[in-house]
Amino acid sequence: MSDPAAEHLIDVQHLHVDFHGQKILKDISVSIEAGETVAVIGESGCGKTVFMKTIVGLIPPTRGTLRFDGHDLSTLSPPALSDVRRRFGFVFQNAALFDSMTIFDNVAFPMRQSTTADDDEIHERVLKHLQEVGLPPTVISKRPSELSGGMRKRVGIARAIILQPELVVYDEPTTGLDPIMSDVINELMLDVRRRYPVTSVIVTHDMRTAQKVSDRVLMFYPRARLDKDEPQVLYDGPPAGLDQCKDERVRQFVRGEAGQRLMEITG
Ligand SMILES: Nc1ncnc2c1ncn2[C@@H]1O[C@H](COP(=O)(O)OP(=O)(O)OP(=O)(O)O)[C@@H](O)[C@H]1O
Repeated sequence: MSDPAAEHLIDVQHLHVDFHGQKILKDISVSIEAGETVAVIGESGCGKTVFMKTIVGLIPPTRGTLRFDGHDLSTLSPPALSDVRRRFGFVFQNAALFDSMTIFDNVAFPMRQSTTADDDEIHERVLKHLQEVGLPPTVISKRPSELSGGMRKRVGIARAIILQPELVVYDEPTTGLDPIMSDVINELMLDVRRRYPVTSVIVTHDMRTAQKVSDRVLMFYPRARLDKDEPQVLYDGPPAGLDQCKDERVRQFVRGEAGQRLMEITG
C-alpha cells in the first residue's frame, strides 16, 4: 500500500556502491516521483544496471540510503523486502524467460508465486496481458526458443506487469532488436504507462527510447573517469534538453561521437 507520508516514491540519498573495493556508484542522490518515466543512459560500464538493481533491493548499497515509498530497503527483513518487491515488475535484459517453461507458465509465474489466484483467474490474466503486448493466445503453449527476440521481449513485459506493479524497471528493453521492433517495444512501454499508473525506470543505450518514452533522463558517467569532486550524474532533466546540455560529454554521448574517448583509446 502506498504510504501517504512518503515524499517521493523512490528516494536515493548519497548512494555509494563498491564491489571488492572498486567504486562503481559515487554519492548519487536522486528522487523519482510516482508516475515518472525515467531513462538511465551512459556509456557501458558506468553503473546503470547496478543503479537499477540497487533501487529494487537486489544489490545492497555500500553507503547511503534508499527508500521506496518511505521504506528503507537496506533495513527491511527478507520477508518485508519480498513484500515490497512484489510491487515491482522487472523486464530483464534478453527478457530472461525460463527456457524450460511454456509462455503461459512464464507469464503466470509471478501470479503463482505471489497470489492465491485460481487457475481460471490466472488463465484470464495471462491471456489479457499477452493480448495487451500484441501476442495471440496461440503462443501460450510455445517455449521461449520458438519465439523471435521481439516476441520474447513482449512476453517479458507481459510477465512484468501481471501483478500490476507500481514500479517497472526495464533493463535495455530494445537491445538486439531491429529499429521497427524497437519502436514496437517503445510503444508498448508507453502503452503500459497509459493503461496503468506505473512509475518506470528504463536502463537503455537506445537514444530513441530515451527521447520517445521517458519524461526525464539521468545520464551517468563512469566513476573512474570523473574528477574528484564531479557528480556522477552528468545530466538530470527532460530528454528535449540533452542536445543543449552545457556539458560536452553529454552532447557527444547523445550524438554518438567518441570525441575525447577516441583519443584516450588510440592514445
Ligand atoms: N555483482 C557484481 N560484482 C562485481 N562487479 C560488478 C557486479 N555487477 C556489476 N559489476 C561491475 O560494475 C560495473 C558497472 O556495471 P553495470 O552493469 O552497471 O554497467 P552498465 O552501465 O549497465 O553497462 P552496460 O551498458 O554495458 O550494461 C562494471 O565494471 C561491472 O563489471
